[in-house]
Amino acid sequence: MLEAKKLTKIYGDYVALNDLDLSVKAGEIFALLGQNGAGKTTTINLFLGFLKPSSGEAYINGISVADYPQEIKNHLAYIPETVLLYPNLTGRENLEYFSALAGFDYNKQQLGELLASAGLQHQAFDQRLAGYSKGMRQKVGIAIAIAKQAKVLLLDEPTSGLDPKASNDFSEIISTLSKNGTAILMATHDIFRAKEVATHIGIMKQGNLQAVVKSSDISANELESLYLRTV
Ligand SMILES: Nc1ncnc2c1ncn2[C@@H]1O[C@H](COP(=O)(O)OP(=O)(O)OP(=O)(O)O)[C@@H](O)[C@H]1O
Repeated sequence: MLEAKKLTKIYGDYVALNDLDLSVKAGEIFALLGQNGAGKTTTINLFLGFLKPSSGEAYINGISVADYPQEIKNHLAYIPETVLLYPNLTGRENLEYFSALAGFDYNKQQLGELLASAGLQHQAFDQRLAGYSKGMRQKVGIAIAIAKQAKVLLLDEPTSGLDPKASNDFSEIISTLSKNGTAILMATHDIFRAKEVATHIGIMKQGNLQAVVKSSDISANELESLYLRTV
């Protein structure tokens, strides 16, 4: 579970995130929408411990990120917009390496099963990452998250630059992870995907979480109007 209590980040006199209260429980997918500079990435970076809050607290599974920056890394997986992996290693080797860093020792067959569960096609498993598309790299990122058995998943712009099929694959995998009890927070500009995949949607403006809706309570058109009225 992810929780923010009055989480605030100020740069000089600029408030990038203002008093954020947010809770994402196991099995929920919370999508953060908002224009450029609204504070979405700041929120994610505060949960990751990449940034120190000016005030307030971020918690991962009840553990304070600021107090236990190393421990929380065992509980979460993070997939940035551009997944950073080793181009000279294969998909399977990258997964083996990053799983080992997290303390998991999988054999060749298990690594293949993890890659398959993330939706990567079999023929790519033993090809070098250098030849992968963005969507394929993202699937290795998702396989790493599954391999780490992370109960919290943070995603920044996960569908940007993906073709519609890759985006749809992404939605399906994320939904499965969520149904298996992962708490997921994603920053996105993709209103359509947010509506499709998220259980809850928050709209941010200038560092403030202005509106939160349950995805099941709103149509895609209503969400778009609410977004345009809010930002
Ligand atoms: N190191 C910094 N110093 C000063 N201001 C910063 C710094 N980092 C971020 N900001 C500002 O904080 C605000 C929030 O940025 P953030 O990256 O969280 O927005 P975002 O909603 O993720 O936007 P985008 O959709 O463009 O990714 C922006 O106005 C940004 O310029």
